Amino acid sequence: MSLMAPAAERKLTGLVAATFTPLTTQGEINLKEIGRYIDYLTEKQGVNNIFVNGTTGESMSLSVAERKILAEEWCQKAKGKMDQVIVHVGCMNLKDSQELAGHAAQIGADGIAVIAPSFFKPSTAEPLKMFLHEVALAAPTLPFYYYHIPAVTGVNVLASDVLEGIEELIPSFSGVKFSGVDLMDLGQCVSYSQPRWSVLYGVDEQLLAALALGAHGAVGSTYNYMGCHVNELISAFDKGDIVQARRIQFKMQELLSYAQKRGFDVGVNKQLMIELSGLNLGPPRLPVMPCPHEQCLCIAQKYHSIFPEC
Ligand SMILES: CC(=O)N[C@H](C=O)[C@@H](O)[C@H](O)[C@H](O)CO
Ligand SMILES: CC(=O)C(=O)O
Repeated sequence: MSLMAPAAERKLTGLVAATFTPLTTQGEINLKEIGRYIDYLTEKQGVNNIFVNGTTGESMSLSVAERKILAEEWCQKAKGKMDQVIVHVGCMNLKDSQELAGHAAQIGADGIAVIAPSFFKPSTAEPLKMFLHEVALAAPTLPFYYYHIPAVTGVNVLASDVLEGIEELIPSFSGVKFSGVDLMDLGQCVSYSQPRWSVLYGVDEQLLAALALGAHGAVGSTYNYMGCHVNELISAFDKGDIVQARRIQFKMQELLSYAQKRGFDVGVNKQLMIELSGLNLGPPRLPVMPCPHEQCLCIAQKYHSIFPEC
């Protein structure tokens, strides 16, 4: 990584896996598994970027101290293996978010992302931008991504409203992780996007639609175990083979709709990853419940019936 240009000059593109947080069976963070996890992503899935301590990583259920230790381990173990490590530093309050942003800068993260606080919800773009700005000030040179996920935060502010004029407020602004289903808003983000920004799509089920609108990459939980197939979707799209791209997207949809009908949350998703990767990731943390083994086995079987080996 030392030979590479600084992250601020390297536009983030392609697939980014939103990592699960490895826990021990007792529910403590398990740093030992992080190195193997990174090797699995690069060697088995062809995924070379990670987004750590996000939704999939259950960051809101981790303490600030735990998030720091995890971020540091991810950055250290990713050195020379991953292209970029984006650390999600958003919290319900400004102080913790700033502390994590400053820490991410110290440990050599390639970028930070910040979700909208969602206990006291900003009701318009203005206070949300002010919050993001204050967090960015704690790590002013680190590429900064806004994390838009309205279905989870309940903050229903258009991402394109957040982006408007933000380059003046946050000079390190580098893009948006757009985990929403409003494709008009997504299109407006892409068309407003500055050349070095990345618009990264986060609803894996409909990535192809986002690529058609010009998304530069994707961040998602399913790229942990479907990365190799989704890389094929992206290269088919890039070659203009829309029929093949669609075929792969439909397979992803078949798997995810099967999973969603049986109840698909972070706990099930984590257990599915364990089943498919053989990694030791442990249980989720309360209030997320562990997934019953049989439930996950039938989703894993469905995966194998839909997708060939990578
Ligand atoms: C709510 C949530 O976790 N969204 C993830 C990213 O933002 C996605 O990667 C989903 O897990 C994925 O699209 C499956 O539904
Ligand atoms: C999926 C995603 O991007 C996250 O876990 O935050």
